[in-house]
Amino acid sequence: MPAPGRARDRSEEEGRRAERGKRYGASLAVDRLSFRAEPGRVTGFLGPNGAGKSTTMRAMVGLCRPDGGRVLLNGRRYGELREPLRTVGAMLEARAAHPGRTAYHHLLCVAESNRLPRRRVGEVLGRTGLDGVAGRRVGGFSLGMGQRLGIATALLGEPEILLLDEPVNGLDPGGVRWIRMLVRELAGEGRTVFLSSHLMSEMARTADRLVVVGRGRLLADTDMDGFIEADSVPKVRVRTPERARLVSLFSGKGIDFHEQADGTVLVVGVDAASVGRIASAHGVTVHELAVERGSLEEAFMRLTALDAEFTAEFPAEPRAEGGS
Ligand SMILES: Nc1ncnc2c1ncn2[C@@H]1O[C@H](COP(=O)(O)OP(=O)(O)OP(=O)(O)O)[C@@H](O)[C@H]1O
Repeated sequence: MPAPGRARDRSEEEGRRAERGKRYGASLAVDRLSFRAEPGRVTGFLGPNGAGKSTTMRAMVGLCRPDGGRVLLNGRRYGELREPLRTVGAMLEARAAHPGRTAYHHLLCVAESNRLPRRRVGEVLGRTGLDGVAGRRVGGFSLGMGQRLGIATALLGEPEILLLDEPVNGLDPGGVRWIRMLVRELAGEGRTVFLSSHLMSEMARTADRLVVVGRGRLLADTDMDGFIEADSVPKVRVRTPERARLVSLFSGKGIDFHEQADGTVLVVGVDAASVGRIASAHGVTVHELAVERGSLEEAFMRLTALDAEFTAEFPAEPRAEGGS
């Protein structure tokens, strides 16, 4: 048996990591990541910048080769799929079409090179609202039209699995809403939808489940509500015509509260029943008592605070130049 030593420990550790991951030089972009996305569900893929989301999604469709581990799509590796577009449709880069081609010709080329029926071109143009611009060159498309075309391409083979990397990036509110509704519809048809986004409020409205990564590692694989509520501190908003009396009661009891600009009081760390009891026991009139739900953004920030690749810093104050 070889003698134990730090060098050996390190190489063993690296060997174990490479079992499931992707390394770029010295940095591990994906580190022993393991999860499953289910049919009929929208699974959101979250992580700070540089967490390894795009690398993971590229590995799913064979665009990058993991150093170890594998991705199975309906039980098969991407390379084993005879007609991959019929199993998985991906939009990993919105502008993947030749700018000189029309939307129609782009879709037709993809359909023909993948032995998909021509009729699918018309169908996906219709489903993504691109009928009216099918004859226009892709190079002149707006961001939103480009995203729609990316999704249309992903839908060509009527795949059971859809991978969308930042599909709402840069879209106007109408475009964001359209993607949300489409994605929900696709999951409703029984497809597996896996999508990444940095827009937390949108993700909260769209996804059923979440896979959260930080520095390439799995941080959470859970349902949306469980993720938001885990470790969240209860908050209750109170509206009262006797604010001064109520806050002095809270102060006396050591309860944390914040007086809000809209005249309400936000009580932190105490549930609504307790706040109601305190008010009623002292005869304080309450006009509104509302539980403030935690947000996905707060839960995400709590979980990933230490995992962000880049942390925002204030720029240094410019120093006054002294004359000599
Ligand atoms: N082709 C590459 N060559 C070298 N390093 C890379 C390459 N692609 C990604 N990386 C590095 O791998 C890590 C993960 O990058 P990746 O793009 O997968 O993250 P991400 O979660 O998609 O980030 P973002 O939210 O900013 O898009 C980063 O540190 C990145 O710099």
